Parts: sequence; structure tokens; C-alpha cells
Amino acid sequence: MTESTHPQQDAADTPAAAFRCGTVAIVGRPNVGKSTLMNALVGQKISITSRKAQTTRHRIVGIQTTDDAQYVFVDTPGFQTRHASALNRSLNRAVTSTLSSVDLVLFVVEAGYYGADDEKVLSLLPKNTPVLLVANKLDRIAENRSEVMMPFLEKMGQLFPFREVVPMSAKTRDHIARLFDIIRPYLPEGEPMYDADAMTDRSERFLASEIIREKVFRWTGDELPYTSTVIIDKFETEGRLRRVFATILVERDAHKAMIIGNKGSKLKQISTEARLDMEKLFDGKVYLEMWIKVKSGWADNEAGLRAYGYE
Ligand SMILES: Nc1nc2c(ncn2[C@@H]2O[C@H](COP(=O)(O)OP(=O)(O)OP(=O)(O)O)[C@@H](O)[C@H]2O)c(=O)[nH]1
Repeated sequence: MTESTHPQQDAADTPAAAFRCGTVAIVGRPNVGKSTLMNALVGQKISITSRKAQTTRHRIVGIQTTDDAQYVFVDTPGFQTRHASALNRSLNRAVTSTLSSVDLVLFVVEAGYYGADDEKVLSLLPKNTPVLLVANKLDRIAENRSEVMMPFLEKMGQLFPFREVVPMSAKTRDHIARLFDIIRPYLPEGEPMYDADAMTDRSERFLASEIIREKVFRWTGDELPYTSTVIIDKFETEGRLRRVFATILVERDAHKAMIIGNKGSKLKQISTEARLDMEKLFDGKVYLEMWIKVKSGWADNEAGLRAYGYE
């Protein structure tokens, strides 16, 4: 069949763009703004953000569906560059396997800064997957922006064959819209993998644990070691009511005391905020019960990690 015998194509000035769907990994050293970026890209908070470094531990998928594309984002844990425990080794393995199976990688750095930790992440990037450089936190460079950025971007371009370089701020809406336009051509043509209104393929159970973790870190600041974790012992749904039973696992009695606070005040605060966030996200009432358990040395025990699903 020639083009002229195809009535639909003749009628349209330009054929409608084909639908695209693909996966995008967001990588970078801790604290460059990966979680903030993903939250901005998927429009709702599903990954935790915190000032504390290395807070994102699980692989989280966020989904954004538009008229002509579905973007499936994979948030990877910050490459664990500081501590060498079994937990970190298991995390790095997870990141490496994630990266080998995506359509596009966003390598996030802080605009104008490239350090040893960034270099370690860069050295692990796949050679056969397109990588875009995202120079985030551009808003922090208020003065002499082009004088700072020009040499920086030139230097970065010499380090790795980035397909494109995107200076931006994850906190600015316009930049996010532009980033979508830049990403789209890298996704393969194809049908959507998820329902249009899906935002994550993670269970509510998982989201509940992430919300609690975020509150724990928020309320304990930098004092609590990042090895503390949250286990959801039971998650029940009854109509629109959710009952969540969670254990916060810490390494020492002192950490337990840190979370409980004076006469239980901190734990109460953590629990209330976590419950309110869950009620908003799940759109229904939540009953939340939390326990704190001390389990010394779990982060260094590979068998222990498997039991808690970190394999
Ligand atoms: N000024 C500014 N701050 C930002 C921007 N993006 C993120 N941040 C801040 O940077 C800090 C770290 O952001 P996160 O999104 O938690 O960083 P992350 O890379 O996910 O960190 P890990 O979970 O430790 O790997 C937070 O305090 C954010 O608010 C930005 O565009 N501009």
C-alpha cells in the first residue's frame, strides 16, 4: 500500500506521535536530590526525602503517564560510598542490576560540583544505555551562573559520553516539564505497561514503611544511624480502613531511646505524622501501631538481610 491510498494519513497534516513507554533510572551519590527529582516527576510523594544522606534504600518505581508517553521511573539507592557493610554490598548489587535493564539513565550531580563520590557512581554507569547528565540544584548558583556552569559542563562532557546535559532545579516546575520533553525520545515506542492512573507498582505495605522511615529520620535528625529500618509486621485492609503494625529496628538501646524521646513524645509525633501521611495517600482512615526493637549488628549479617527482604 502506498501512502496516498491510506486515507487516515492523508487526512492529517502530521501523523499523531506514536505512544512511547519505557523505564528511566535515577542515579547519583547520596544527597544530590534524586528523591526530590522523582517526586517532582511523578507528581506525588512516594519516595522519601530527607536532609539525612543515604535515606533511600529500596528500589522504588514511580509512574507518570501523559497523552503520548508513559515514564516508569526507578529510584535507586544512593550508591553506598561511605560504609562497607553487607547491607551496602547488597545495595550496590541491586543498583547495578537495575541499571542494566532500563532505557535511560539520569545521572544526577549538583550543579558546579563533581567529587570523589560522584566519580564512583559514574564509574558504574552502563556503557550501552544512554545516560543524561542532570546538573541539579542550579538555583543554588545565584551569581555568575554561566561562568560557573560552562567550564563545569565542558569538564563533565570529557568524562563520559552523556547524550545530553540538563542543568536544572528539581524544585522548579518548568524545568521538570522540559526534562520530560528531553526524556521522551529515548523511550521505545510501545503500549503503556501500567494503568494510566497508576503511580507506583509498590504495595501500600511498602509505602507505609517508607513513610514511617521518613518520619523517624525527620524527628531524630542526623543522630540516628541510617542502618535503622522499618518492618511492616501486619497490614490489614477493611473497607477504607487500614491497620498497620510496624516495628522500627535499631541497633542499640540508645537509638531506641532517641526515637522514643522524652516520655514518648517523639514516638508520638512520628506516629501521628506517619498516620496522617498514610491517610492522605491511601485516602482512608489508618490505625497505626509501632514497636521499637533493638537488634544489634543486623546490618552486617547477610543472612539477616535476606530475612528482611534486602537481597
Ligand atoms: N536548592 C535545592 N535543593 C534541592 C534540590 N533538589 C533537592 N534538594 C535538596 O537536597 C536534599 C537532598 O535531597 P534528596 O532528594 O533526599 O536526595 P537523594 O539524592 O535522594 O538522597 P539519598 O536518599 O541520600 O540518596 C534535600 O534537602 C532536598 O530538599 C534543588 O533543585 N535545589
